[in-house]
Amino acid sequence: APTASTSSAPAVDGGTDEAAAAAAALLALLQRVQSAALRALGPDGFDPKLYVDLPLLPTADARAAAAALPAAPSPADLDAYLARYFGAVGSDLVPAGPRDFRPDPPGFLPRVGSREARAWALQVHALWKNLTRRVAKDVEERPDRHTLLPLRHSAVVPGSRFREVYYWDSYWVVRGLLVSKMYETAKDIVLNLVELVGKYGFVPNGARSYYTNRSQPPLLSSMVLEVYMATGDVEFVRCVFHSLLKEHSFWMSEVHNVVIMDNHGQVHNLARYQARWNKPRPESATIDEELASKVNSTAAKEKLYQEIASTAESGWDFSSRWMRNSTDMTTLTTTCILPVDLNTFIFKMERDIADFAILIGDNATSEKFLEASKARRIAIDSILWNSDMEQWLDYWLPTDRGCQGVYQWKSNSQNRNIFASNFVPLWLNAHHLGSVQFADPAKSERVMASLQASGLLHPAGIATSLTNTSQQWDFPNGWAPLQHLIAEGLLHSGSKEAAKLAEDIATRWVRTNYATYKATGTMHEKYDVEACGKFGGGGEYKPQTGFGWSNGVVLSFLEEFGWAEDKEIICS
Ligand SMILES: OC[C@H]1O[C@H](O[C@H]2O[C@H](CO)[C@@H](O)[C@H](O)[C@H]2O)[C@H](O)[C@@H](O)[C@@H]1O
Repeated sequence: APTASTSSAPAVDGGTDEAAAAAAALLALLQRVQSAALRALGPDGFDPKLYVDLPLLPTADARAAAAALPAAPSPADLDAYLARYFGAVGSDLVPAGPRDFRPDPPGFLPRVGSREARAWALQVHALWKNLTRRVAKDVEERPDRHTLLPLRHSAVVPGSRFREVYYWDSYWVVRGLLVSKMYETAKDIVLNLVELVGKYGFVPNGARSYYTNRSQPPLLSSMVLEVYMATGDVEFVRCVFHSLLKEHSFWMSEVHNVVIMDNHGQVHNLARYQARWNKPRPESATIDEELASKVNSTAAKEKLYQEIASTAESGWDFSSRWMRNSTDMTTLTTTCILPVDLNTFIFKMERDIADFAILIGDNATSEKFLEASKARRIAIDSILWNSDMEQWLDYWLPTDRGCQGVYQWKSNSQNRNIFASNFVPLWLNAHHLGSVQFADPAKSERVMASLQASGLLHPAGIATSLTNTSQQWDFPNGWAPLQHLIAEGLLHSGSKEAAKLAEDIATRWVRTNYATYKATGTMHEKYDVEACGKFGGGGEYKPQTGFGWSNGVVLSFLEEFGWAEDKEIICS
């Protein structure tokens, strides 16, 4: 079975051994600082991530900093210690006005007639200036001083505590940038991720050394496709193509691939999330250690740590979706779940690669990936589709054999709980260069009816689940990416009724983003879908603002659906 890393170094082969050892030494020091800070400041409002993001000052020496760390500092001691050895958090990712930003770009949102909607859209568009960064030179020159990973191109960060690039967030950032006509910045984002694939063999969760033990929902090929569709730049596709193949191999490796036989004896391959890590997440180590204190043996702790990191790989950290008991985080079982959305994204990757291969004249590769996508489509239909519920359901593998060998499909192993992810395959109806539709209009309408009856639709958008666990990827939170994936799927299903529902979802989402923006002056990471104008909560950190993917989805919705002159944008 694939084993999780037991060393304290990032669990990957990026860079030299020396660089990896230096990164690990810095991380070990920063985690000690994090624990000392918790002792000094107490748990109220404490954000452990801040301490692992601190850059070591050019004048400071890591060994001296380690030796000088007080065991039980007062808040004032802590401040003095940090000022002596560390730079300001975020100072190694320098704000850098994007070179292709225009305050009111020609051709911006031609279908938005409402003056109020347009004025706000221009403000959201202007937020790219706040979120665009350049990685400081010192990060490349002295990786022993930074947990930040070097990136050569412009970067767009989500915002607030998320002061580095994130993998799946970048897809919606790219979508927004393309609406903003910022094609060069959109390409830069993709090129950064492609370079990370070159270095690590996959796109890490985020561009920090402590995120290199796992990936995130794989949407790189989708970003490439969007950039290609907006620019027609075949050279760009040619230049990144090899990285897409490399990323595909990562998701097909034994770490992620699971073999399962259906009731007709047909064998399928589907993917799961699994991080190569069995220790606390450095960015949340104090939280993970506290949770793990509830389990006894070292082996049980290591298993729990791996499940936590694997859940972070899913992007849905955390949610009842991954727990055997929705009130107990120690029951996370992510590595033994075949998720609907992950397999949707890999199917999409396979289709995209097949289409790109044709574009660059590599017919053999195209054929191979077309076959792979056909096989995954059959697997999704055989293992994940539930015709009684008219939804795709996550499949839970038995947990007693380390997810090895060939599994036998059982109908009661599909998770019948309702999650927004159960509807994500609809998204496959949209955005192919080729013409194949994933669900025909009749099936899309049945799935739509199932969505309407699911209890997920609320005044301010689609809820993540039906269960309020106080985890952030559960009720009553709604997340921009989920609204977008489902609305786009409905819009492109070939059914007029589904397209109407898509517009309705987009309208609710735009209105709640607008009302909350008016009330707070900022865009939020997540929203509470129970009422228009409320931002979301729950989870292990304070609600964040900025915010990359929310901005991208609002701009994308306004482009796709327009906003008529007389359409009210204030919540009714
Ligand atoms: O610090 C805790 C966790 O934070 C991240 O997850 C959340 O924010 C990301 C950035 O917007 C987003 O991609 C993810 O879906 C959110 O749940 C981070 O990705 C986690 O790895 C990290 O442990």
